[in-house]
Amino acid sequence: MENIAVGIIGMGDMGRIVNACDRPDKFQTLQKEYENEKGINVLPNGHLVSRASDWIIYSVEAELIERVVAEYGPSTKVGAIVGGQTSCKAPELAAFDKYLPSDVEIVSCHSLHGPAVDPTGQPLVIIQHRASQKSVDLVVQILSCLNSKMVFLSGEKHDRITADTQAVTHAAFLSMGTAWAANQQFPWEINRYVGGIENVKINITLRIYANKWHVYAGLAILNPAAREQIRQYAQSVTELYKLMLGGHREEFAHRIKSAGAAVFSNETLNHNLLLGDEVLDRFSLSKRPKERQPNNHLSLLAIVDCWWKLGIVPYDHMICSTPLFRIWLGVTEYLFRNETLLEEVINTAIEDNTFRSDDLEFTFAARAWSECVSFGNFEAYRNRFENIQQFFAPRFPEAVRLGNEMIKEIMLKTKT
Ligand SMILES: NC(=O)C1=CN([C@@H]2O[C@H](COP(=O)(O)OP(=O)(O)OC[C@H]3O[C@@H](n4cnc5c(N)ncnc54)[C@H](OP(=O)(O)O)[C@@H]3O)[C@@H](O)[C@H]2O)C=CC1
Ligand SMILES: O=C(O)C(=O)Cc1ccc(O)cc1
Repeated sequence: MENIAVGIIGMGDMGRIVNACDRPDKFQTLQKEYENEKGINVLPNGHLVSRASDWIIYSVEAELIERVVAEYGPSTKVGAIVGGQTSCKAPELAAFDKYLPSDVEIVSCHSLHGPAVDPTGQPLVIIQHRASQKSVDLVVQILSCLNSKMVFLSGEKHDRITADTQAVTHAAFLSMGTAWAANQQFPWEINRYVGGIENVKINITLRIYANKWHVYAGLAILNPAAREQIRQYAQSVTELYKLMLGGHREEFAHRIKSAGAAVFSNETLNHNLLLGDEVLDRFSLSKRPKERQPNNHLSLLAIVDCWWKLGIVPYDHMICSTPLFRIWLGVTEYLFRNETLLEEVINTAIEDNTFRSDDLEFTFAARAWSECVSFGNFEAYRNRFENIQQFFAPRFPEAVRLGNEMIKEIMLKTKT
């Protein structure tokens, strides 16, 4: 173990340890930045990292993985182990298979949280793709310093689960942000967005838009299973919105309750994941008095409808869940397990016009994100994302601080 050198290609938010490089043009700046950091050896490029390291992790944009592995892969030290940190494994593993010499082993990984989250106890997926058990054990030993919960999966299983947990969750929050921006609203300045569940919507939406567009684009566009989930989410939103507009109370209530019964069956309910308004009221960007106004929570109803239509049991994915997914599931469960609240939501959906124009924009947005992902269009994704990012940017520092606090608190509350 003492003589093992770890290499990182891509010194972004997720990858800053040991022998490391970023793009060649950033070498001098990074070298200066790390000159006093013991144990971090900044090298000019990935060839030099590859030939000097025993385990090399590619931590670059998912969209670039094939190009970067094609360039540096052939320089990998004989007998080394290679892995990646990209969020979708199919393209990463295909690039490794294609470009790495046959004497190199492949053990990949994926930390299921962002760079600002404490890795302790968070899932960390380990993928034994082309490797001996001895090599897997070595990677496990190296990564054990993160104190994460290791989960051993195939690349395929990993992609299937993360489509359900990550991609569709992001689609919902991206759509909320798009709708608010389209209506030129900062939701925390509006009375109808007051209350704990609304705080979750606002804080997580801003947290996502404060991040880099390529993280979300990559994991949605490159994962074929994600496309289907996001398409169903957009369809569920559209169909529920039409039922609301038409005032079809019985059909609407029946559909919501059938979806709820399928997703929140009895076996799933004997655990402690409840996240209600009481827990979340404290995390508000708003200075307004806390007088909750009934919302129809179309975004939450649609996710349960989507899970139901696709036969997804979200609890089956907890082993591979991100903090955002657990929070999303937590508030959804809170709504569906509270009969009074669910009745209020159904009444509001049919009778109350207050949210109609927000919901119209939300429906357009869900469909537009779905199309953008289906077309596999990274540039369109980037433009959409960055436009909305600009709209919310002035509030990012405060929102990210509050979001971090909220996530920390919720992680404590939902520890199993
Ligand atoms: N951020 C997150 O929450 C998480 C991200 N991930 C995944 O981890 C990977 C890294 O993400 P993250 O660190 O956030 O992204 P960043 O954009 O912060 O980091 C990626 C870095 O790789 C650099 N890079 C690009 N091409 C090369 C190259 N040829 N040689 C060396 N370096 C290169 C990029 O430079 P440049 O900017 O100039 O292109 C950038 O600095 C992504 O695939 C992401 O999907 C996984 C879990 C969580
Ligand atoms: O928790 C989330 O869904 C995030 O947004 C952070 C994130 C982004 C990409 C990953 O591959 C893993 C975690």
